[in-house]
Amino acid sequence: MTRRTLIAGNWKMNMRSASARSLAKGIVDAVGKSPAVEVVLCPPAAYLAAVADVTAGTPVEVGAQNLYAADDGAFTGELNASMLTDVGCRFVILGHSERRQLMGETDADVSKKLHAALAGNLVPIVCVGETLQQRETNETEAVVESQIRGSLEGLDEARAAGIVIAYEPVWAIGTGKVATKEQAEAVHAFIRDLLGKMFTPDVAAQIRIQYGGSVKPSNASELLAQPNIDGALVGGASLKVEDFAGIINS
Ligand SMILES: O=C(CO)COP(=O)(O)O
Repeated sequence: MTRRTLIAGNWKMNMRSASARSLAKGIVDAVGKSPAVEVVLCPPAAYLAAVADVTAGTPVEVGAQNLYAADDGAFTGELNASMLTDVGCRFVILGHSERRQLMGETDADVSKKLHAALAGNLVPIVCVGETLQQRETNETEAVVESQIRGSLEGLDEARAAGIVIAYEPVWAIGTGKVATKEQAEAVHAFIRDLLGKMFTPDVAAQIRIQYGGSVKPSNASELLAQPNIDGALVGGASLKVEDFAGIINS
C-alpha cells in the first residue's frame, strides 16, 4: 500500500493578509506543477480565502485549523465545514494539543468535529500526542490509544481510510526538541496497529499518519524515511518559504 506523503503547514495564529499571500505564493512557486508530495497550507481562518485565492489552480491545497460541528445557526464566532469548503478548504486540523490545552477540547468534541468534517467533504487531520510527564511515566501508548479511540468514536470503516492522523508529542511542539526517528516510528507503528484492530489492517494501511513537533529541513528526511511516517505537520518551520520548501523537498 503506497501512501502519498502529506506535508502540511500549520501557521497557527500568525501572519497578516500581505504576509499570508506572499508566503503562500512563495510556497506555490517552490512546489511547482507536479510535486512528489501533497502540500497543504493551514492559515488562520481570517486568511483562508486569501491563501485559497493564491493557491487556486496549483497543486497546493488549503486547510483550516478548526471547525464547529453544527449547521448554520446561532453560534457566534464559529465556522462550520460548509463555510470552510466554500472558501476553498479541503482539509481541517482537529484536536490540536493547543486547542485541547487552551480551549479545553475533549476527545468527544474532536469526534463530533470529525463527523462534521467528513459530512462536509473535508479531510480531517486528527492530532494526538502525549505530554512529557506522560512519556516519562510510560503512558504514551495508553494516552495515544485513548485519544484515538475517543476522537474516532463512531467512525465507520468505509470513511476511516480517508482520514489523517497527526502524532504530535506535546513536548516536541515549538520546543526544538524533536522526537528521534526511533521514538516517532515506534508510536506511529503502535497507532497503525491500533487502527488495524479498530478497523481492518487494510484500512489501517491506507491511513496516513503524520509526525509533528519541531520538524525542520535538517531532520525531516530521516523522519519521513520511517516506514510508518507518512508526512509532517509543521508549525514554526512552515512560516518561512525556505524552511517549508526544504521540508517538502527532503
Ligand atoms: O504543533 C505543530 C504543528 O501542528 C508543531 O509545531 P512546531 O513545528 O512549531 O514544533
